[in-house]
Amino acid sequence: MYFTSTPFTGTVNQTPQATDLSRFETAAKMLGLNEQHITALKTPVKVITVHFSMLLDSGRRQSFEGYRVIHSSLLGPSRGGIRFGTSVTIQQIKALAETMTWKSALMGLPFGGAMSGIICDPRHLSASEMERLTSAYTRAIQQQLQDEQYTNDNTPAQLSGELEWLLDEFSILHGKTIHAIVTGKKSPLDNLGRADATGRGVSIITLLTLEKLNLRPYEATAAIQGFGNVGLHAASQLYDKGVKIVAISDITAAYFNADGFNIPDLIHYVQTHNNALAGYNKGIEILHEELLTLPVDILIPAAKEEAITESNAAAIKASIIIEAANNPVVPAADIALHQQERLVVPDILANAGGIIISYFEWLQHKLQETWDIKQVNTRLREILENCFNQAYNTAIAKGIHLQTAVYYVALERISAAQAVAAKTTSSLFPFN
Ligand SMILES: NC(=O)c1ccc[n+]([C@@H]2O[C@H](COP(=O)([O-])OP(=O)(O)OC[C@H]3O[C@@H](n4cnc5c(N)ncnc54)[C@H](O)[C@@H]3O)[C@@H](O)[C@H]2O)c1
Repeated sequence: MYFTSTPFTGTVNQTPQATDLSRFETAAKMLGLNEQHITALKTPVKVITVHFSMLLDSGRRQSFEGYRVIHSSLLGPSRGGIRFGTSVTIQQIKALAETMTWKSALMGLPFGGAMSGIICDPRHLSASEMERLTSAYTRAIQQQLQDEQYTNDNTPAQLSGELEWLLDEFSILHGKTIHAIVTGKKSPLDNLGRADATGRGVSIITLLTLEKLNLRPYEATAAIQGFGNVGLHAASQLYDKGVKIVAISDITAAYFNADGFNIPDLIHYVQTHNNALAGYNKGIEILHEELLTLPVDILIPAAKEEAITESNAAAIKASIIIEAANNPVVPAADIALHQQERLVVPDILANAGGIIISYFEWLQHKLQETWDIKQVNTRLREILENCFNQAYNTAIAKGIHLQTAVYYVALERISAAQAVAAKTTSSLFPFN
């Protein structure tokens, strides 16, 4: 319906890393990049593993393992957040670092991609233990931090202090405060617009998609999986524009209301009920899986990776799927979705609002300027609209899916930067 089909040439594999690489490889091959070049683009420039210890509140010393993966610095200083968790793996951090590279390149930001991870269980660490953990991690990798920037993307909201601790430790080690090393700080002035940025971006991209398909917001219905930071703000923005949100879920429950939910009322409910939807009585309770297959115009998976797989893709009826979460549609689902002419708007486009705001924070420090919220949101919209149009027009012009087109646009930027770099350091880029 929207784009002609392109043969899928990537490797089908359901790890987050492969999710990006398979679509990436399709675009890279279209751009005529050879295997050697593709391998070089996939390979992180630096992978740091550190082992360090810190004192627990109990007085016992515990050892931890942490990572910093710098995937690319071609477009500028590498940047990316810190993931804390028991399930953190080096493969996952490499995949996230790489996603940051393509996301920044797609958005035209002067940054490369990076990501950190620390294997720990944040639910069982006190605030002061988290502080000591972050400081110990920072000391362990400080030699490699010089040219890098951290953001809080992908960091759970309750841990938002860890970037201040990282900044403190980094500043102590270097004898001066270096604000621009960290974005996503807690201060509202530093961080203006960050709280709802990703959800706002999802809403902007959704409305642009509706416009392309000649659907008016007040004629459209939506189902949203996930009512956390991204889902809640996306729901709120779309509701304000007239989109009828007929289904919503979180980990505790899923609800349907054919007349559309009153989103401010729903937000008030979760805010007064332990941030949980369970028990909301202005809708019919449905199964979680049912939400994904409702006959709506827009489906917004905003909860977790791999929500849409080979097993449920054929049952999806929404004509537009907005990837608000990271990797919610696995590559194995692509064929079924494309056969049914579903338009999938990829994550690196749909959920980039947060990194754009982090870039604004970095830029304001560099320029010594202070923007108000109106300027922040206007510039956010401009960047997203520009990127959306570029990716959409590329998809039309090349006859490819939007999921491939975003990598095509990102790779064109990376290749242009490589060509410039190659002029001065030709021996480093022996690909052509
Ligand atoms: N927050 C950001 O700025 C940002 C930026 C880019 C990408 N993302 C990605 O977006 C996704 C959501 O992020 P968030 O910040 O909103 O997280 P969050 O923890 O604030 O919210 C997650 C929501 O999903 C719900 N959920 C979890 N599992 C579910 C399930 N099986 N079924 C239904 N609901 C479920 C939770 O109850 C919660 O409402 C994640 O994949 C995250 O990596 C977030």
